[in-house]
Amino acid sequence: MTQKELSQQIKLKKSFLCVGLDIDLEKIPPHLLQEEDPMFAFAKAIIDTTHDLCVAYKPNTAFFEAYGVKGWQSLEKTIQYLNKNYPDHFTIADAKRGDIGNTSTRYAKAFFEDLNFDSVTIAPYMGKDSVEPFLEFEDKFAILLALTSNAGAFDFQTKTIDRLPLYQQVLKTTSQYKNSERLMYVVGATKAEYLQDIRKIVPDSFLLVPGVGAQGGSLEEVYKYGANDQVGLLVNSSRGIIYASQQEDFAEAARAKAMQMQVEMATLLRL
Ligand SMILES: O=C(O)c1cc(=O)[nH]c(=O)n1[C@@H]1O[C@H](COP(=O)(O)O)[C@@H](O)[C@H]1O
Repeated sequence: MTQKELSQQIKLKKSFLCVGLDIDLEKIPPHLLQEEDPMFAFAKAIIDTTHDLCVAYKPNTAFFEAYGVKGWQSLEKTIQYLNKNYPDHFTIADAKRGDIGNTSTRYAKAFFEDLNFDSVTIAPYMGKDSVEPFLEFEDKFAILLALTSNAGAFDFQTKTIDRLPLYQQVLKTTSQYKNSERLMYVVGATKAEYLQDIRKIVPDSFLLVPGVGAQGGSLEEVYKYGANDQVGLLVNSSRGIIYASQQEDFAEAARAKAMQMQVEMATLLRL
């Protein structure tokens, strides 16, 4: 998928919502545990009831990897289901990878070629040769952690280096990488006030913004400080949507939560 196609979907659906698939077997409705593949059954039900309200899905691979081969198979079934039935949705493998060059190439192949995700989240800590292998794939994107939503973000990311906070150095330096037009950035919704400065450095890049819902970030503030003229935002909510109910009505309850966010987004997009 291209960035232009993603922007078109945002305009068409009046939504920049990304539904996070952080599927915890201890939180899904108990009746699904009798299914042959409970994780996939849950993912499928959530996808089928929310697809018209969102433009992206973000399976967090940790929740699948925790179950070994079986979990990886559930992840594979989920991405295959999305690519077959909802090819206009942008897919994000939230795997937070990044390593020396030849290893990064293998990670990129795993997510872009084998699983056929549109994008993968990566950490910038190991620098240029760990990031650039992800940028060699046409119409695929690496989503780089810039300023994360968690409290630990203040340990390193906001510390000043060469007169700039580290997260700003990350944005500036990585924008010079080869094929940097295939980079997007993660900025936590809990740090919306930083978005103004971030937009000065990366005015055109898509930003993946997790942290609304369960982590308490404000959608309105994210839009106010983070939107560009193409919107340029994907706002993720995982637990706030997918665990709206743990009863048999879980999929309808997730739809209601997703719709609440989509309606708020449509209002913001009209301003
Ligand atoms: O890369 C991410 O997606 C991410 C970055 C970040 O700074 N904060 C953050 O919460 N995330 C992910 O976004 C999701 C947030 O989930 P909820 O808090 O349940 O909406 C989880 O999958 C996190 O791993």
